[in-house]
Amino acid sequence: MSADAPADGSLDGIRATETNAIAGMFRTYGRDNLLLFGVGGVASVLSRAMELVPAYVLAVAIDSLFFDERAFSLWGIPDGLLPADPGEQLLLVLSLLAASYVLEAGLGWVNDWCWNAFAQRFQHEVRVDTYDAMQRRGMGFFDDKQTGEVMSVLNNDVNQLEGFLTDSFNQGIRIVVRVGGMGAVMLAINWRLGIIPTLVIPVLAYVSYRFVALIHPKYQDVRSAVGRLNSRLENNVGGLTVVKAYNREEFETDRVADASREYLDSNWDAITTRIKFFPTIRLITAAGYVATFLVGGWWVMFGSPHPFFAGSLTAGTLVMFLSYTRRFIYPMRNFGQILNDYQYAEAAGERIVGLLDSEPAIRADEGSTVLEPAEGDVEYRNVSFAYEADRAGDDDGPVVRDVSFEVGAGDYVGLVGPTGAGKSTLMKLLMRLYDVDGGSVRIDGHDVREIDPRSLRRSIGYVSQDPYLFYGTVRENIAYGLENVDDREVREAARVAGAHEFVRRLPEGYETMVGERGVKLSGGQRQRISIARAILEDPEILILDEATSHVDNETEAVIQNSLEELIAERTTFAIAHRLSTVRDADRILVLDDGELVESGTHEDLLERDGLYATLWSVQVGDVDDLPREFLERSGALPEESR
Ligand SMILES: Nc1ncnc2c1ncn2[C@@H]1O[C@H](COP(=O)(O)OP(=O)(O)OP(=O)(O)O)[C@@H](O)[C@H]1O
Repeated sequence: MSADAPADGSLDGIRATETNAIAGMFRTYGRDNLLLFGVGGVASVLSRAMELVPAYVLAVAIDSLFFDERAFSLWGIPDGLLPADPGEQLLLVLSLLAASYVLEAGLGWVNDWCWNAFAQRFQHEVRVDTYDAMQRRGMGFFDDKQTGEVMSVLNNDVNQLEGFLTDSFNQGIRIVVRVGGMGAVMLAINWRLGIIPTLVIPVLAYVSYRFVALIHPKYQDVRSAVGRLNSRLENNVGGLTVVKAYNREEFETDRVADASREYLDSNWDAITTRIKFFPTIRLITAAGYVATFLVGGWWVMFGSPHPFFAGSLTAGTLVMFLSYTRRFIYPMRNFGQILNDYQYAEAAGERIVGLLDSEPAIRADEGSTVLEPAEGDVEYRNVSFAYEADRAGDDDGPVVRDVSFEVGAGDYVGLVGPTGAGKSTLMKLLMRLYDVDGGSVRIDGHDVREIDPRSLRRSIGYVSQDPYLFYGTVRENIAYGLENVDDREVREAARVAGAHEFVRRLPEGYETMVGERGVKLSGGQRQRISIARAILEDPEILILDEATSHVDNETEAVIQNSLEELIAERTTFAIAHRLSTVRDADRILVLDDGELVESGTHEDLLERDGLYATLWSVQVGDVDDLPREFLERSGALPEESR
């Protein structure tokens, strides 16, 4: 159902390619709420049926009571039960009129209640399911998507559905019921005259068909433009500090103006098509009404206008007929608006279904191994990996090349190497955020692809370079998503992570709210909270990806000291640029350009006098001794001297 994502970061590529996205959603979510839908539908039909009563009793009153053209009789009531006195007959007519209005209002309320409840539940379930489907996608999916674009599907597109479900959809069904009901009544009263207004239907169908073909791609463009505008806004708000620091307000305003102009243009294109459609529909329906009036009026005044219109027509019947014709034809004028809303919702629905139906890249296969608990042996066997962009051939190829090593349970392993060497990527393969292209990554002898992803991730704790704090209290952030964690455990984890002291000094201690991205805390403080989170998770394997890069040397020493106890019990990978962090590691793996070039203890590697020794000398200040090749590769030399 899905095509590949386009390079511009928009979600056009996961837009469902099959038509009728809304109908597809109905099959799933509509079925769950069928009862509400059914009761609402019945109430709608009955309330529309009540609409027929006033015109009918009025026609009876005109013909029988005012002009005495026929005997007083009412459909569905035996003549014997009807009063003989004209005053009582008028009273009955008025009572029926009042009762039909009351019933119509009551049934209308039931209809609104049921269909609004249906629409709200439908939309709620779609939103939650789409979010769930989105977060189960593999990381590769997000590499070429902008956050704002994904948000626009989850938010704008799903909300677009709400407008359609609550208003247009409700109205659409009413129109079908009304037009169908009134059409049937008209044809029952006088099918020969009834044919004239019904001719409007095929003409409308043709015009609508042409409209849909024209407007659909335009609405798809509008939804994509909304997504791009959203991405731009989200990007700019997130990077406001940089915008201000570099004085780029005007530059960014121009970029937002461009994105907004793109939205305006695509919307305007759709609007100009739409506003031609509505008056056309009005003209067609008006023509149908006028034609009925013309033929009917002729028939009453001068007799049958054509042999096809056999028999006679009374003025009362014509009044009733025209009243029904108006009710038959007028709703069709709104049909244009509803069809338009449907098309707009369909364009949004295609993006939702595209996200909903997409297979999660990484999922639990039946019979996959559950690590309970893992020992912590890790093995990389001839592992190669390239990101999607590299695979597409516009980059240097694999970022991990034929890497093999084994780590025993409980080992402390340092991962070092120049920036961009592939250290973080190597660890993402262990967590199976991406799947390897060649070779295998194994935990306790099991290929990670054969391990249930939930149990795999439960066994691994991860502290990233740029820890993310959710909007909530410090306590909630440390005990993130864990149930049954008491305050003492949270405090203990914070103490080991070197966070307890500064948290204690926050205005409300562990109950202090931290901002969207933990903005009220410094980078180092966020890292310490993130370490506390990993400690509380108590995983068998711990990955510290530059976990102490934002803290000062003194704090790092404190954290290292506390971490020793933690590290001793589990397999730990520590990615570090500050080599002192991994100096005491059982083993240091040195990566360069995706390859494992050296491996050993700090002393072994210094003795070998290779890349590690060079990096070490940089850190202890011997920059003058750096081999020229190293400076060249890092791009530190001026171009003319390369
Ligand atoms: N999501 C991604 N999509 C495409 N390329 C990526 C992605 N993440 C990283 N890369 C590229 O892969 C290479 C290795 O990146 P990685 O983050 O693993 O390096 P690193 O050794 O951890 O670097 P650093 O020390 O700077 O954190 C880099 O060239 C980087 O540009």
